[in-house]
Amino acid sequence: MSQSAPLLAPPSLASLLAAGPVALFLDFDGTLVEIAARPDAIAVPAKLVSKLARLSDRLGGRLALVSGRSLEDLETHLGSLAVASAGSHGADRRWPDGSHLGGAPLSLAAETIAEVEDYARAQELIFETKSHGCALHYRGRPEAGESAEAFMRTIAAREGLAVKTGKCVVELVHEGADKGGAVRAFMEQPPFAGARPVFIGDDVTDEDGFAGCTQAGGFGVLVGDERETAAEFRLADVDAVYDWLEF
Ligand SMILES: O=P(O)(O)OC[C@H]1O[C@H](O[C@H]2O[C@H](CO)[C@@H](O)[C@H](O)[C@H]2O)[C@H](O)[C@@H](O)[C@@H]1O
Repeated sequence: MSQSAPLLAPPSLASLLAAGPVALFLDFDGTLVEIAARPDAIAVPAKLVSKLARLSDRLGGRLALVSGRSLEDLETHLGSLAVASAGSHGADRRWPDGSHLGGAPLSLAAETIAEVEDYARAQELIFETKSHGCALHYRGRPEAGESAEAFMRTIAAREGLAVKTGKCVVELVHEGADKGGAVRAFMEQPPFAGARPVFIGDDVTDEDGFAGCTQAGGFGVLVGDERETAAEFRLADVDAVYDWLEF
């Protein structure tokens, strides 16, 4: 069996910028902040917000945060940061001034949300709502992950929804939203259009972002351990991401 070569660190940001404009797409959890026991327990490093704002200026506004969290949730951690961003796995896209790129995401039916919330309560899982879906977190009860995923898949099949999985999380979402879609949407518009896109992320849902950047002439950067990936490069952890970003 052939073994693929280990992924190397990406060329430095300075060298990429010397070759032409770069559009940078950054995942949030596991990339800009360390994974924590609960979604609301993350520690946002001091000065992250001002560093992101400066990075956006350095890139001529070609910086977008692309998160599985809702934009409202991101704002509780970052404040009203004036950079482009996409929440709910790319379904909710906004420009730095808060204006929408594309339509507002469609939320799930109230009955569906209530059904998942009841399940979370009964199974002692953490429930999270998003503008275009809802999630069950089982980091505190890993043994409940398999049945939680089966529960969500049953609802998805019945309601014509999709399931996304991630690090100790399973989510119900409308079909069609992924981080690759967010990359494509921003890359069609100035100031992103014509730049070389780079996506940095750690989770399975970031694979769509990696593929979107590769298709548009750029590349993905996997954060964390080696795995099967569409990324061309790798950085070991959040600290390595900060070093690469020159934070
Ligand atoms: O796309 P991202 O910005 O990386 O968001 C992915 C999910 O991140 C959050 O959950 C994850 O991080 C939590 C805090 O570290 C952790 O407790 C949880 O186990 C992880 O799955 C967020 O809560 C989700 O909505 C995002 O989809």
